[in-house]
Amino acid sequence: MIKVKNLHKSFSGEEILKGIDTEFEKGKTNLIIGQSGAGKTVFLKCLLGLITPTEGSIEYDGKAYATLDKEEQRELRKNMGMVFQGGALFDSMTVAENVMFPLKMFTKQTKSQRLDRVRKVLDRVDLLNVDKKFPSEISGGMQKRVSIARAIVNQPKYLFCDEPNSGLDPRTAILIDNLIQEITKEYDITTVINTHDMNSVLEIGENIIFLKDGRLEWQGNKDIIYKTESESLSNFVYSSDLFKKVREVQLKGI
Ligand SMILES: Nc1ncnc2c1ncn2[C@@H]1O[C@H](COP(=O)(O)OP(=O)(O)OP(=O)(O)O)[C@@H](O)[C@H]1O
Repeated sequence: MIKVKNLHKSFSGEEILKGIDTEFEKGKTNLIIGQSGAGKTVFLKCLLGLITPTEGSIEYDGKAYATLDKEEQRELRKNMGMVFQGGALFDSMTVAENVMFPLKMFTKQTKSQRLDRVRKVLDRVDLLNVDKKFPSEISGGMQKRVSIARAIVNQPKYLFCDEPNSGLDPRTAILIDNLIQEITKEYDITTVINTHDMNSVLEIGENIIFLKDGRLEWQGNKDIIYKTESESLSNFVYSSDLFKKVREVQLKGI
């Protein structure tokens, strides 16, 4: 569980995050949505400890980041997995070497222990057969699965994903969303996903927070997002044709 209390962030006097209070539960896929420039990436970076908030606190299972010493912060980072927008795989490393990277960085495991763990996670994302290939030799969807395998190889408590299905066709995007949700449940991870994708909202939006101009404008889930009374959220959501169609069907009671 991650608790965010009164989070503010300013850059050169300009306030980007303006007092966010929210909670992200364990075992749930938590989505951050909002228009371009709303502050989603800045928020995600605060959650990752990459940006220091100007005010407020972030607690990870009861421990506020700002109260941790360097060693404890390092320990917390070990418990964070990250799926980057473009995948951010190392081109010169094979799939298996990419996935092994965090184990080399953060653990003292022997080579055979590392190989064993890498095989387990590659098997989990159904990629054992491409372990010796390089990223350029596999599809975009497979690259995303490698990125997910790398993010979970160290058994993190927290998983952060920045636009995990950008650049993928809709069907592959849904497979990636479902994979992230399954892994979140299987390993009881607190997962936070930054997304623009309305398909993702419908598919895995168990907890959704909508940011507007650095403020939390609305919080809910995929089942109640249609009924929002927030005009900005309606405008955001119903700019998607998919949502318009789903609402029509709902209104007709089909
Ligand atoms: N390091 C920084 N220094 C100064 N301003 C920044 C910095 N990082 C972000 N900003 C500003 O914060 C605002 C919010 O940016 P952010 O990247 O969080 O938006 P976003 O909601 O993720 O948008 P998008 O969906 O387009 O990625 C923008 O106006 C951006 O210019």
